[in-house]
Amino acid sequence: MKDIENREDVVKLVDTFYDNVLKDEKLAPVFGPSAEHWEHHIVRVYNFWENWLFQTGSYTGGMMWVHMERHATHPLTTELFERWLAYWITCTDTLFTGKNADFVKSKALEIGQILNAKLNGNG
Ligand code: HEM
Repeated sequence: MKDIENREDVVKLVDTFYDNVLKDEKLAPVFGPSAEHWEHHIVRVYNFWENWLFQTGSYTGGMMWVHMERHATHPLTTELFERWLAYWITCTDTLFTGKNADFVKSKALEIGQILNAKLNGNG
């Protein structure tokens, strides 16, 4: 198994991750309102991870606000964060191994903890 080496690998990871998330009965409804602009959403997520891994400058921020806004109509509970992270870690481990794979897992955990603390006040 190889590491995450380029944007193509990021796309593969993010697509596989959402294949799982959108089949999850608790997570899928949170993404329901995103369906009509899915392409826009997913490209931003590719950019987000590509930027963290390869410093491409392709993501310019605003993710906190996006989650706060959705939280107002579809609460992003601690339980949902745990499920989200479990899929992210499982998908990464299924597809890749190495320094970058480790990085995206630990970065997701770190950001997830910050978001969860901000939204649910228990961090
Ligand atoms: C409970 C866990 C989470 C849920 C349910 C969730 C859900 C969502 C939703 C509904 C959106 C908006 C999609 C749209 O544009 O319509 C979004 C955007 C996004 N999420 Fe999450 N999220 C979670 C955790 C995380 C974590 C831990 C990360 C990163 C480590 C993350 C990264 C992103 C990014 C990069 C975007 C795009 C933001 C933008 O458009 O600028 N999410 N998420």
